[in-house]
Amino acid sequence: MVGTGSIWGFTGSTMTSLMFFWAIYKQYFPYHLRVYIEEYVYKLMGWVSNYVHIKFDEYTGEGLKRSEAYNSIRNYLSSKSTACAKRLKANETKNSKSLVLSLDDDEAVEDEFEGVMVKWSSSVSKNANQSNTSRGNGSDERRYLTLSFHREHRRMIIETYLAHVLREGKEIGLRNRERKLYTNNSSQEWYSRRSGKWSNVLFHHPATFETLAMDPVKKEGIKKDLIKFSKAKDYYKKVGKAWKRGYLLFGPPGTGKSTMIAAIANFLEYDVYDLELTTVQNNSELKKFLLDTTSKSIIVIEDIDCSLDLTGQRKKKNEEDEENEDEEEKKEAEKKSKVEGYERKSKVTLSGLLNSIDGLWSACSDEKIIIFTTNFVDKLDPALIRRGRMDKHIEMSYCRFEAFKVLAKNYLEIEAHDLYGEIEILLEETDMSPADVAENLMPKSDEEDANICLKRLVKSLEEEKEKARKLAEEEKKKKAEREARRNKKKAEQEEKKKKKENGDVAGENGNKI
Ligand SMILES: Nc1ncnc2c1ncn2[C@@H]1O[C@H](COP(=O)(O)OP(=O)(O)OP(=O)(O)O)[C@@H](O)[C@H]1O
Ligand SMILES: [Mg+2]
Repeated sequence: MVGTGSIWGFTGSTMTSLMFFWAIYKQYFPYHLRVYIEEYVYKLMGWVSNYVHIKFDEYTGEGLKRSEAYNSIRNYLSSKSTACAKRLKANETKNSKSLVLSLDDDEAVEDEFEGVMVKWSSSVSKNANQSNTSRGNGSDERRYLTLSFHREHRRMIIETYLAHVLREGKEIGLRNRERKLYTNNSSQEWYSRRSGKWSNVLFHHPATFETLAMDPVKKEGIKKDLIKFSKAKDYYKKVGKAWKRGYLLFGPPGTGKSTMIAAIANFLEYDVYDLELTTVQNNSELKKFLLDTTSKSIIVIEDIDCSLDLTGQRKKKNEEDEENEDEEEKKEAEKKSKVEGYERKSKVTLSGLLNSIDGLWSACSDEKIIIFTTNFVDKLDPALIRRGRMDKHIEMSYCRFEAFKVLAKNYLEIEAHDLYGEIEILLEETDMSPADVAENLMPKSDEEDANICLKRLVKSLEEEKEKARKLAEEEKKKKAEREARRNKKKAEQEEKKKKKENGDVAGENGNKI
């Protein structure tokens, strides 16, 4: 391969001479004259040179809007500049997690793509007409990046390399950004232009898959699914599907559904849009909200069963459960009246929600995960949770031993203890949420060590077990009572029926006589 320094046709001594002449030229030629000279030299070089140059300005149009292409290229060159360039500039970019290092003015860096060498150089020029370019910060400087390459590679560079640079640069920018947690504003707020559709804060939730307590096999499965999804852009395109995936998280309170969402966001480095459905007025407003979300994001609708009346059809009644169901129906009615309270404001319907999730427009922006959470999966309409809409159903369950080990490691930094055997058995026999287990494991003072916390957990589990036993006994008793009442009622009804039949027969006989 040709040496990188030599391909531009400069030797060290030529460079030194050039720099000398450049300094003299700058000192003795007035600025307006230099502008003309440089213009003509530039044209002349274009005629004789074998190299093609493409210029990317920092600001586009009237010089007011920062060029996205410039930003992407700067991101792309950042790692190469850090490794090779002698003079770098640290840029504090808005919404960026860290400083972005880029080429300083009048610095250059080389890049290789498919065996072809190209050169990127960063330049700054003062503008003759200041009023045209002043960007409100009093600066009359124009920065630009120039890509230079041999003309024989023109086609490949323009068609392939540039697309590669812009794509990679955008990716780096997204990875480097500060992630946000968005929440939807009420329509009064955004119609009156007091705010946008979404308000945001920086997303700094510490949950990760490592700290999430659940069955390790299940956890691995979810991680693999997420990785596969995030890398499947071309696959989704090939099969003609919008690049999005739906997750349904269900399970009792405190089993880690919200924590799992945070862990997914941190794992994939996505933003989170927490959509409060009850404040969305109608279906078209819902679409507007969803259209205003960016790619690489998770749209979350928590407690979907409580947000709106999206419950499915009730199952056929089973006679045995009749009385149970009466109570259940009362609860249901209570819940419904609450929901209807919201519904007076919100007219979002099930079909509106379904259209929003997978209607035509849902393909408008890429790489999105939609997550619903619920405590009562059976109560959701099957249409809402069918595969294709909610592709993966994840049950978050009560804490078992594997999950406990993760919590013990997180909270007490231990991996084994004499009480583990006892705890394992108790956890199999008792339904305790990871939130409750975690609360027991958390030291409440400096004096509390792992031993004390584990003993507290054992005690708490034993109490829970006892409570559950008593509850089961009461349930059994109540069931027996119900059964007896039902049998009595049945017997009475049969007695009545018999009496009626007998009465009818006696009546008929009397009539005959
Ligand atoms: N699986 C888990 N792994 C680690 N921590 C957990 C887990 N489940 C619960 N926790 C702890 O309990 C707290 C409550 O959990 P979380 O809010 O995720 O529960 P949830 O399932 O969303 O409950 P709800 O149904 O009431 O919304 C969390 O802050 C976390 O500290
Ligand atoms: Mg929750």
